Amino acid sequence: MPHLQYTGPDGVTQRFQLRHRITQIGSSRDCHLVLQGPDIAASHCTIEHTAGSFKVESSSRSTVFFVAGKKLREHVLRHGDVLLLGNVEVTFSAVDPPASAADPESAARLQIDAMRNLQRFSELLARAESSFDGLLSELIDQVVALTGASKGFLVLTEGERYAIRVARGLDRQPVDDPEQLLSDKIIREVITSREPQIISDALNDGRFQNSMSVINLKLCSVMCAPMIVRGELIGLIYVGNNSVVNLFKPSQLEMLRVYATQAALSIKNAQTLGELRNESAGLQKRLDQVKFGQIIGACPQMIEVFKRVDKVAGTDINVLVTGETGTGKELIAQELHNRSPRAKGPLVTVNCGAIPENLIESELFGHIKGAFTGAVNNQIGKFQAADKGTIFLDEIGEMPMHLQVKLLRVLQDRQIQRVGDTRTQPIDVRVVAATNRDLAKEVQSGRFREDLYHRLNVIDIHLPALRERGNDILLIARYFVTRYAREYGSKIDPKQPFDASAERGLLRFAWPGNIRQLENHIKKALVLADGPSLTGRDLDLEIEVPGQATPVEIANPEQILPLTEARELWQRDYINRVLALNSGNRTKTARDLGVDPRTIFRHLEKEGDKGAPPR
Ligand SMILES: Nc1ncnc2c1ncn2[C@@H]1O[C@H](COP(=O)(O)OP(=O)(O)OP(=O)(O)O)[C@@H](O)[C@H]1O
Repeated sequence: MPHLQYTGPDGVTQRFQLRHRITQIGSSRDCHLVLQGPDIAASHCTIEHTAGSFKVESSSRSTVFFVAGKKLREHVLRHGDVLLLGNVEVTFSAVDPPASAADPESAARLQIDAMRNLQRFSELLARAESSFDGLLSELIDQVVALTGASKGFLVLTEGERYAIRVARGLDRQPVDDPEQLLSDKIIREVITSREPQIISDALNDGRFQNSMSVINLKLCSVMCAPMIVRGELIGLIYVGNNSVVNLFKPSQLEMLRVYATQAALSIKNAQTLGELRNESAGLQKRLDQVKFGQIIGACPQMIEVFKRVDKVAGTDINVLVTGETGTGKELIAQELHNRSPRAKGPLVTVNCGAIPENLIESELFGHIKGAFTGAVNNQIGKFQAADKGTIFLDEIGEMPMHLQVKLLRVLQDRQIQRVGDTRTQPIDVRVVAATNRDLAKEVQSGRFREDLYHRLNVIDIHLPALRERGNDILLIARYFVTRYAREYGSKIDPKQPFDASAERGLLRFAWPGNIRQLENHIKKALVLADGPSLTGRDLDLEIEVPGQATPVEIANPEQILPLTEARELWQRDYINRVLALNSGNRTKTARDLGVDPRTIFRHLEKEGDKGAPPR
């Protein structure tokens, strides 16, 4: 163990082992090493042990020490350095004199020191501030110090090849030209046999005496132990001495083996961590490549959509975004806004289908106090709130006829008139509208004004249904797993989030609720699944052909439910099936079922909460 040696006032030589992370030296009884002398301050200096080095530092400006005649306040100790503190000479030694195996007392001391050193190494390992290379250097320094070797090496292997990661000398410093100091023959022997080796007198050992590396290096004693973790050889620790034969003993080889195991575990953990980091950086990079803002997509249709968004984003042209429910129309509106010169202005969303008909006008254009019962204050509308920005009119197909006229006027004149007001006010907004209806058909059937349709539909961006996006389904599903796994405390392996049944289900399911529905399935599965990968069952995708069985049958054909519950289940299923037949079009579904569109909204909201699939 590294220690200080000095002569006490009684003339007896003393050894003080540097066991602490910080050793305090001075004349005070509170110091770890108490030295007496006229010029020694109560707290004179400290020696700090960090991975790979011992640094001595004055405790205050007025206390100094000398090394090789130089007055110093701080200094990194090397083996053999003599510190002059006051008039006391203290010699730093990185190593103990080699223990004699014949001497049971020194052999026992060696074991105890080895254990202490390993404990110190584990403490260093646990401290996050130590660099990994510093830790490995510390480990080799300890091995060198404990064995009496003159050099120590940590070598990492990869199949037949190997590379020196750490090479240290007795003075706890890196050695120059380490490749010239190792015997290739001995290393190969350990790689092949995977057994630790002691070579007591290499030049006279029949196995190695003809090896050029052994001859050139004039090797005497060498000891080498493989680093094996979970059956895999990842490297070896090699120590050598060129001047003493028969230096290493079996007890030291045993100790080297323990160090090699410890080093192997630390390196493997660090490698695994590094790999995980690289992997998640790789995944992130791959994800970034298929991401357009917040939108994941790599299929040809989506690439076309992204190109189109890029082309029109910089203009003030009105855009109509079409596509089934949950296909990402709102995300497209966000991208159009974020990529436009209006990005610093507001993006205001209005869901025309969710506002009661009698309130839509005031919601859009505002009202003045007293305009109608309940109008107790002047109120600006969404158009004014979106001034200098973008207004996103979602579900534009739900806009009542009489308001379509007003909206057309606003788009033409760029002026709004609040409800109850006689004056108009200018507004500067870009309009993006969206619908999951076929507006051209609505025009034909007289439910949507043709002039407004043309005004809104200067550029059309159509989003394909999820089932038409091929492998994008898996990409988006993986993205949701990464996005929600941590939030939901899920243990799903992000490298392999789905098993084969899940992938099959994801690709075959019709997804009438598109990406929103997929998102809900993933969230639910993350909460309920036990992992490590999500299965088709976890995702509720075992029924591959939607609409073939009722939920009552699916749950359990023999199960008898209370009538209200069975009716509710059947109704839910039926609405979902009609929605699927209508490609998610809520208004058409409401019409077909003879209910108010808001009933369908409420139904879909409930489905979203449950994360259950509309089948
Ligand atoms: N390509 C995509 N990548 C990642 N997430 C997406 C993608 N498309 C949609 N989403 C997510 O799916 C959900 C539904 O998207 P969005 O609200 O934009 O759809 P929508 O077409 O506007 O729906 P609706 O017609 O019901 O208003 C949102 O949570 C959105 O973030």
